[in-house]
Amino acid sequence: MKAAVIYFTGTGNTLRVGEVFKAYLENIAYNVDMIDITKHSRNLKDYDLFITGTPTQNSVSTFNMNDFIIKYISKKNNPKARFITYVTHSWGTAFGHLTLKDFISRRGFEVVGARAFIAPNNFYMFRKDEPKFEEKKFQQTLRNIYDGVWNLMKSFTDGQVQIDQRSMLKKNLWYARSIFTKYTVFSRFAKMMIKVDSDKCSKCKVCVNKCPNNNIVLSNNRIQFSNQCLACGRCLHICPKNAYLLSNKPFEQYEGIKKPIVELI
Ligand SMILES: Cc1cc2nc3c(=O)[nH]c(=O)nc-3n(C[C@H](O)[C@H](O)[C@H](O)COP(=O)(O)O)c2cc1C
Repeated sequence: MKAAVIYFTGTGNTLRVGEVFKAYLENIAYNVDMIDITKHSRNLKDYDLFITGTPTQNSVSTFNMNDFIIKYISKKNNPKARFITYVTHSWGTAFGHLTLKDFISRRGFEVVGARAFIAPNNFYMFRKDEPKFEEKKFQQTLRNIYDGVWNLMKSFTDGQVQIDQRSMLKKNLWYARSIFTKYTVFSRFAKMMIKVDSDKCSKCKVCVNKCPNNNIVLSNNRIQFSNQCLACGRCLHICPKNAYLLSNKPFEQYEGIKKPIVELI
């Protein structure tokens, strides 16, 4: 059997959760491809299962996943394929696994699982009420992710559908709101919210090279942003000099989940 874990990640959480899905599936003899949607540009064919994951932004999944599915995953090329959707998130409201499920169902595929996973927050410097995780909470969070994936996948192998139940009204409201913000705020997120302290910046271009949507350039000896931002936060946390400012303020960087979760718990 052939599966793909298809993910978008800004700071690694969604990839780390995807790796847990991969580990489970390999245990039951699936061949599993890990596909980063920002690096892949070919049609996918003959898959039995797709696991699709994104970070949560504005309570829903990131829209680049919808665009990827439209472009590269058709029912014709994958007649037997079923889907499981997931999101990682931080502070309670997450509907992206469900809005993604709705989107995929509308494309004629069966969705057999959908779940949101609380992960360490990569946006604590914006949400001051949700501070950076301490070590003990971090460990427990990783354990919950692992158990959550195992539980979901056990249902899948038992032939059961496990879809997280959440308020349909709130889901639809957040979805409508996020379509609006996608065009008005998120694509301009870097331009509106981020600056680079030019005294600290060493012009190393790590942010330029690692931006998943080629939204950053070094021009006139200054880091500059275009309007293709995915608001993923990677540039903020990856800068080796911590030269980025969010809302004009410096912050402590998120270090991410440094190893596969199966090695850390
Ligand atoms: C711009 C932005 C918006 C976010 N919005 C939400 C949100 O609405 N709800 C939430 O729980 N977490 C939110 N988060 C936190 C991320 O979803 C969370 O840290 C996620 O696990 C990051 O995944 P990644 O490491 O794969 O990029 C937001 C993060 C960013 C950068």
